[in-house]
Amino acid sequence: MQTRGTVLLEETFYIFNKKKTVYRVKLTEKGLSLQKESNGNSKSETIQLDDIVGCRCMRRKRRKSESCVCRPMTPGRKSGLSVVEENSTEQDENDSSVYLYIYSYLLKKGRGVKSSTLKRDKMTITLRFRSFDHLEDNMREAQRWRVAIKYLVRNKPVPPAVLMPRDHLDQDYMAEIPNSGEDRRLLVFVNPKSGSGKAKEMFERRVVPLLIDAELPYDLHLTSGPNDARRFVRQRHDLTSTYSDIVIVSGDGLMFEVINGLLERPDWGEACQLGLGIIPGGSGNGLAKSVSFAQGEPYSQNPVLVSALNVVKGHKAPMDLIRVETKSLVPDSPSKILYSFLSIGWGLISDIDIESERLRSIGGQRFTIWSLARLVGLRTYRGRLSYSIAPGYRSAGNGPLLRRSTSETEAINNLSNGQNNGFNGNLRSQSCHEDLSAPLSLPSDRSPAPRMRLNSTASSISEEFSVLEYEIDGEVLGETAGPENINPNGSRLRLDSFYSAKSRSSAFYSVAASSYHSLTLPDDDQSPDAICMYGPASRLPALTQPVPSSWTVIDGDFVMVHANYQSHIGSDCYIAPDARPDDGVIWLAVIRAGATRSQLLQFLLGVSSGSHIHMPIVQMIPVTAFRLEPESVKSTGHITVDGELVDYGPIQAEVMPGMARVLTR
Ligand SMILES: Nc1ncnc2c1ncn2[C@@H]1O[C@H](COP(=O)(O)OP(=O)(O)OP(=O)(O)O)[C@@H](O)[C@H]1O
Repeated sequence: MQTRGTVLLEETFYIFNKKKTVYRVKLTEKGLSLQKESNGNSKSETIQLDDIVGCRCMRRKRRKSESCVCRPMTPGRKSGLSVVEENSTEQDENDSSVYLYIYSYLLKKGRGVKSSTLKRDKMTITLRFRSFDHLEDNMREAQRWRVAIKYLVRNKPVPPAVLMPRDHLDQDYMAEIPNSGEDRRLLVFVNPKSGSGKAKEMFERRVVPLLIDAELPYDLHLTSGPNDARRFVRQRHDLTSTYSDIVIVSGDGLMFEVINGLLERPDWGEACQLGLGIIPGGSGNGLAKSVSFAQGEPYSQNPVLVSALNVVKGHKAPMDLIRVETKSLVPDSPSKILYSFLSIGWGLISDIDIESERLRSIGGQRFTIWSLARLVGLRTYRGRLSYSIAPGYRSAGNGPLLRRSTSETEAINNLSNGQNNGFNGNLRSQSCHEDLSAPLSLPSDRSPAPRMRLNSTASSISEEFSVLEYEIDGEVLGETAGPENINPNGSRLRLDSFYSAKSRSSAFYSVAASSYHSLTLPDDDQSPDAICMYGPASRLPALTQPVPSSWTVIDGDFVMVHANYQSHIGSDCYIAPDARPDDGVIWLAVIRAGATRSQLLQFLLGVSSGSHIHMPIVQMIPVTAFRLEPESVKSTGHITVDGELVDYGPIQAEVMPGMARVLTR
């Protein structure tokens, strides 16, 4: 059995013009260990498997006839290595080397004034296999590493045949290497109209190269209009057999469509096992931010890259869905069922969201302008809020201030760290020890600590590697192996090269078996009436029935009730700091009538940092189910589910813990 840290493959590499420097490269179940030994000094770093997205075997590209192979390097010229895929017709037949490109994204500190910020940077490690005279032998060695890395990256044990010592291999070795088991295929929805309308270009330029590095096949569907994606996932019969994951390149609105489309399938249970990936392309990107935030990933530095890495790494983490029942205030209207992953709003925030639509053309500033407008014309709404407090929380008597007992705290800790731990447990466990009857306090740094190891050593070594990148080119152009590299029997000693290439040198290749066009579906043969919402049975009484007697009921006037199950409802709207995607809790943010305009302005300003939860006017109530019953049918207010407008009327919701799967690192 392979234990963690066991060395699976090991090679020694040299840099041609640094004869006293030796690079020992080991592949272990932790990652790629790089050790540099020079003049008795040794320096090492490990590229974690978590940070590796894929690897490919490449050949040197044939040079154009006019280029002189002996030309000296121009000082300062960054002449990168030109490589092509192993089966390309453009490969240089005179070079029997095989280049193994290992693509990783390392967490690094920024430089200068940005030294306190973390970001992910691409690093390509290149191992050049050229010990043997014959291409086939070099290819075999490089493939052995490639296959082993691909198994490890997918968290699968490396088959023993791949690790057999070279001497024990026969000619059929290559045939014995099994496929690295790429069992994923993505269905990608791109909304060309979302956000600023650049989602398609963004996908092509910034996401496709990552899918190529990871050799992840995908089918792309450009949405043609509202409900196109919803219809697609509802109707496509082979959805679950064809695809492992669905990726949304848009805002939260398209994710809402896809989730509800999945729940409109008779095989909804299976469909909910598909991984859901989100790459922020819209104006509301609450889920993308929340997922990365829950893992401590540096989202703000590069939202698209961090989110695309979640898709590529493809860990399916449980995510709560909320079953929502709505009913119009029009007498005898039927109730509707829908599923929500982000929030339900009544009052201030929903009004700003919906009414500012008319200012969409001015971008994100529409929210600021409409916030001011809504404060000037402040509205309150009369109605009833009823809720069932989440296990581990209880009422402290007067009003909805809550305090946990020790045993309840333990129960919540178990929930956070035990069965429901798709996300990093360090994020919220501290909140379980808070006394909610006291003013809620934010820790000094609310951001969760990064789970990943910082590659501080890597930054210094990588500087050196990027220099070597150029020297290697000079070496290959002008030199053959020197006398010290020839065995007495005439064959070449192992003389492989090892360097780092920066992201700019990566080429754009297509992923085999991907399709890049809008997929077609037969015409919609279902009338709206025939569409049925499936999903788990509700545990709540019908909306027309009274709530259970154990629930807390508040009658009164409200500025807003906003129910949140993700930490963020927009990338800069940190509304529920204690929420995690899979904690089984709905956080009600409640503001009662009586709050002044100045307090509400403070609230709106504080939401971006999460400091609003300190304010006495704001109550944060953890529940598993709730019901809202607005009093007046003639209201000017709005009720939204995941930012989408729904009928103004009674609405109730209950959490379905871990019902969906969201893609994370
Ligand atoms: N091709 C299209 N043209 C117009 N609308 C579309 C198209 N494809 C999808 N939509 C609709 O656009 C809506 C908004 O998309 P989404 O929320 O993903 O992006 P957004 O820019 O963040 O929008 P919002 O500001 O509403 O959050 C979706 O609900 C979907 O129904």
